Amino acid sequence: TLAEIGLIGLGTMGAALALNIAEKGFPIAVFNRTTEVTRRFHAEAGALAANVIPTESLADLVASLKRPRAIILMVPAGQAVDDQIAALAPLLDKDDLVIDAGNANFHDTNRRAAAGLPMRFLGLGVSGGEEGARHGPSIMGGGLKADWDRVSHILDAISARYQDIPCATWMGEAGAGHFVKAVHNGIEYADMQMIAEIYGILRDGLGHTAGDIGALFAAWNEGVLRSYLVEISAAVSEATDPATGKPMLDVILDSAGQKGTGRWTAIEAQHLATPVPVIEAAVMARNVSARLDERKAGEARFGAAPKRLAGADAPSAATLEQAMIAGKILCYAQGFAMISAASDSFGWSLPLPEIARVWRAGCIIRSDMLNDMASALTENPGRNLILAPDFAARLEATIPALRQVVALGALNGLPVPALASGLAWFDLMRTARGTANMIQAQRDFFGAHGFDRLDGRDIHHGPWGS
Ligand SMILES: O=C(O)[C@H](O)[C@@H](O)[C@H](O)[C@H](O)COP(=O)(O)O
Repeated sequence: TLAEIGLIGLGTMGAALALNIAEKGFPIAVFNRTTEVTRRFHAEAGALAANVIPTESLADLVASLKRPRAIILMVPAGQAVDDQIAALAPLLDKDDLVIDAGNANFHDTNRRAAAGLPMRFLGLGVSGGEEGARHGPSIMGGGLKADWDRVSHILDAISARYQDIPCATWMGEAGAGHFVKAVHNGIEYADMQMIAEIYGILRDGLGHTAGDIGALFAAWNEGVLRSYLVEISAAVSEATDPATGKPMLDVILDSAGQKGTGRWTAIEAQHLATPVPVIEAAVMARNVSARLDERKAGEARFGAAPKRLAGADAPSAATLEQAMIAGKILCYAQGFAMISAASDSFGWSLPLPEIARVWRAGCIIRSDMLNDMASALTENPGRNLILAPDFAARLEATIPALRQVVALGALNGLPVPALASGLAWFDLMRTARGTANMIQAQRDFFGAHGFDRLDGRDIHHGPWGS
């Protein structure tokens, strides 16, 4: 039998996705540069091996596929994708379809889509980590709709489901899918950072153990903040290190890695002039976390911050939860505003409510709140999420707690950059008469850049320099 689809790259995500596809009843042909990996994958596929065709060359892979062929690439983002496309080109026909399902920079996907490749091309954002890839990821597609439709029966079948609706959506042409995935990851960074900041207040400010903190996060996971990231933060906080018997969190080095998606999102937001300060703060915090020696030198020079919070200064668990809720709403509002701006800028019509829906299950940021966001975005098209009645009311109720937590952090040297930048953005967004008039005056003073006047008079420069 010929396979319905092919997959190249049996790394963590590729292997998991291939098993998911085989399990959903689609015969799949697989190839990996290291043949031994392909053999082991097939040998360990168990009952699913019947639906897996292991191949040991690209030519074999292509030959084992039904026409027109479809091949998923699960290789590292960047040059490896271009190399794989080039290697496949002589073996494929123009109606064959190559699908890049890695974490590509959407600019690369735009470039490939515009490159006049000798085959058809889709860019898929796939979220959910190994577990998601294996049992149901969230899938964000970019490319020609007709090409998406060719494989959507497979993507729907393998994707996560929310209320029995597949979390797999075509977002738009070219890099639209990878763009939405990058913003997903930016928000993922921000969610993780805000959880880490609350963890810092609980550990350093209030002296709680990892176990205590895990119990609190587990309780939060029963409420408004119910989400995959809160759930796993409880689990990692409650885990014990088999090697030392200590809480796992207490033996892990505090230096965060990153593979680029958060950075790309922060950079793109600058280009789009739609600020995502909570995401930027999360990227910044990862960058600073990696400067271990400098941080040690900083503590040696300036002394450790006082940190311990007591009495009226000690925020309650409820206050911390509300601060997290406010931070989350502000962060997502920034993310959706950025997506909306990109939609206009790149000529996509990115479906914001549908994006919230496709993130409800399978992906790393999946949460109950995304369901409410989908409704708010549907009922308030073109409006910033913070102004949607439901979320405006939630913010009204939770901003005081965020203000308190950010103030406590600032006064006691407990770093809360993501929560603080969210609050600062909110205060800018709720100020009709801001201070940019000073900026305009300064720019005009030193560079004659001009300004507009409140009264609309046709005078655009100040009485300086003349
Ligand atoms: O949505 C997902 O499934 C994850 O985000 C996935 O894409 C991956 O784990 C990223 O590598 C995380 O990004 P960093 O490695 O930059 O933290």
